[in-house]
Amino acid sequence: MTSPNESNKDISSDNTEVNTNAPEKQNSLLAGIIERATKSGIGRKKLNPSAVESAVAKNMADIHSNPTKLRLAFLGGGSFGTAMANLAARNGCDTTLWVRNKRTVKAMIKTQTNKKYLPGYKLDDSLKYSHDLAAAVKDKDIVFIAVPGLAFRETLKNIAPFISGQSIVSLTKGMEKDTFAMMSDIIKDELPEVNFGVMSGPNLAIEIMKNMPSATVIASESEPLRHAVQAALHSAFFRVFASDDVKGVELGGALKNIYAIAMGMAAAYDVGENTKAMILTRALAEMSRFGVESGANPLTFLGLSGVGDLYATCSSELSRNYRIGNMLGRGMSIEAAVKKLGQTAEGVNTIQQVHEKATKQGIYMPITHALYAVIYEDKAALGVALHLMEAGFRSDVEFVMAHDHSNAALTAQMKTSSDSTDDESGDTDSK
Ligand SMILES: NC(=O)C1=CN([C@@H]2O[C@H](COP(=O)(O)OP(=O)(O)OC[C@H]3O[C@@H](n4cnc5c(N)ncnc54)[C@H](OP(=O)(O)O)[C@@H]3O)[C@@H](O)[C@H]2O)C=CC1
Ligand SMILES: O=C(CO)COP(=O)(O)O
Repeated sequence: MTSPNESNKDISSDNTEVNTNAPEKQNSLLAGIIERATKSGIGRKKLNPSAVESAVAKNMADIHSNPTKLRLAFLGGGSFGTAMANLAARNGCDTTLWVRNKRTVKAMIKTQTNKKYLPGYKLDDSLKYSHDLAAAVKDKDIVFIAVPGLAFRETLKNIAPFISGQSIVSLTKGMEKDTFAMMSDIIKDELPEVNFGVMSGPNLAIEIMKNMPSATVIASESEPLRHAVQAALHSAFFRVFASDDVKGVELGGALKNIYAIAMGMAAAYDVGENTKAMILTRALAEMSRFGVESGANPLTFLGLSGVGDLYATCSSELSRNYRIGNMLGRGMSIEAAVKKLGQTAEGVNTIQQVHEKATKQGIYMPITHALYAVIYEDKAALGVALHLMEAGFRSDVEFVMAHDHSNAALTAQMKTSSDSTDDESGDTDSK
């Protein structure tokens, strides 16, 4: 029997990954799927759902019975990259997890755990580890990227010389600093020729490690890539749904982090269930409004990557963004909270990016602006919350009934009458 450590032979003594794939296997499974999809016509725009389903079922059956496995690399040795690589390895894919720190790689090979980010969870025997980026990425079908948003462009630049036919899938839920770029924008900038997708959904890494049933969304314009990702990661514990709204899916994952911080902060103030429901639903209104301005389909925000992830992150202490908000609500500074967390909380940067972009473009994002005022302008949380509650009349779902002039007129009328009531009562505080 192979011992756990013997199965990680891709790291030689000089820490170079050994490619165990025979040259005759270079004709990748993904290429096979693309060819089959093209031949059977499932790449056409108008799809026949049952034909697609049976083609996918055949692809999936082939993947499970065919010894030629999908060859995958996961870049980023944090909690999510590790959890996803583990799922793929467990599904029988030839999977390498790339981690930037050489000593961490050695420790992972030895212990088959990710001691820093997922302590106590044993990883699959077949999972390989590497800190050699070129070797990890070369000859793979799909390269999944799970580094923090602030390191995404640098990571793409580093792998660019080794990318030939591989597809790229972003697992990152961030936004680039100062450029407002999403990960798909960065992929298009840095690797304009590649086939790419983004994956996002309510996927708290620890719950996935515990085999708690979960689901996610792979969004790509490439149908074969969507199928390949579904086949690679799908299991009895993890369902992978598909979408072709790349912008909508990745915005769902990035924007919900803002509201997870708001909800963590609200929890510190012991708010009631009505209040939580109000924040969550108005957050969804902001997300879909911002999404539409960015070219996304608002209906995508009703899916797993929108309302699904918003719910999971806004209601769980497993969410790092929620925990940041909770620490802020208990009086800690943002710097101290980030330091104490010691892990990625994308929302901290996303609030600043979205606040700035929404201000520039005139997109109505009151919760985001309020949170920005509390965190970065040192405004008192209760005063800001009260101001939010007094913010005039709006329609509930603006894609059903537009927020039109009558709302604005009514708001102005109410403001005038409340100002005159204040005058009559001799209230001079505001003068
Ligand atoms: N955790 C979760 O439940 C989920 C996370 N995500 C998203 O996945 C992305 C990664 O998050 P997650 O895995 O949780 O993060 P973690 O904080 O758990 O880990 C971050 C990882 O990225 C590495 N890293 C940091 N900077 C660089 C860099 N410049 N180059 C290469 N590697 C780097 C860190 O290495 P080191 O330890 O050496 O610093 C560490 O391995 C985020 O965008 C997050 O929103 C998505 C779904 C769920
Ligand atoms: O995105 C996540 C779950 O879907 C993880 O959320 P945090 O980054 O807040 O931990």
